[in-house]
Amino acid sequence: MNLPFTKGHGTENDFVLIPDLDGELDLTPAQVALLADRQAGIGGDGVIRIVRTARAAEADIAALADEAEWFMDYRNADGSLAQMCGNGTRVFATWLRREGLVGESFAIATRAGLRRIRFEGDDVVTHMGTWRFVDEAKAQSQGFDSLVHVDEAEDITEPYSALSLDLGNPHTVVALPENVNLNGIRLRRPPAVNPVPPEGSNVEFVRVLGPGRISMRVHERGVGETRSCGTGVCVAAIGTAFWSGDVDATGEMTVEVPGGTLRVRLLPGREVELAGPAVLVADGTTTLV
Ligand SMILES: N[C@@H](CCC[C@H](N)C(=O)O)C(=O)O
Repeated sequence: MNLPFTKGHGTENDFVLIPDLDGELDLTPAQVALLADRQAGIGGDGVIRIVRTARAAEADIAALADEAEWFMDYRNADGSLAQMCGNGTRVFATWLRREGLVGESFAIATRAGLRRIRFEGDDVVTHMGTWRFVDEAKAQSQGFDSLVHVDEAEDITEPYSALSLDLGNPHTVVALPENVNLNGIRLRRPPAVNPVPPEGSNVEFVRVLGPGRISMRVHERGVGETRSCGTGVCVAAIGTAFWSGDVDATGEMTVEVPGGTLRVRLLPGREVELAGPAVLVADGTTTLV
């Protein structure tokens, strides 16, 4: 079967977009993994099926059709489902705009619920929803709630203290100790998180560069190390604000990732916005086996 696709990225977090506007495809995990395979397929950190919300197979998603015409059906490169993808929302929105299917501001449906998107100059801005601590009491009393062990960290054998945050999908944020070089951490294997998150976790490693500026590397659930993660940069900014003593801080933080720079706006009520670029790289046709 011939399958049209578009390849795109947001700060080099790259995706294979599959337009399936009327929801006729039922992609298996193996088909997704092959599309995302960088040697045998097109290659990407994830696969995004673009579907009319009303045609989504899941009843809870289809129920959002009155508020959002389009559903971002996001899959990780290993074929697993994920609730949300921040960088993916910008690439998804950019494809919809190119095709004349949306205006300058609209909502989309995701497995984490509705997300509002708007175009602002060269950037796409996504309202990423409301974040929460996985264990608010422990976070507030200890500052941390888990430990992360990286298999091959330079000079470091001790696990790092970390904080579990939920932004629709699960994250574990590590504030790197001063003596650890962010670029020295090797993330070829998934970091071990303790206690083990029931649905797995994306793991972010954060270094403060100065007021309002941090850098981050990430190991994504279902993928491996990626060059950016939109939900990840948001929780990195939230964790940084929390550790600096102001859990309900508002304002903008710039986050540098290997694939570029993103801006996170911390809003009242534990809401957060993400602003950054999105690029559509190529269109083509592949074969679905
Ligand atoms: N790259 C994404 C996150 C994609 C999903 C993640 N791997 C998960 O399993 O939760 C982003 O930009 O947020």
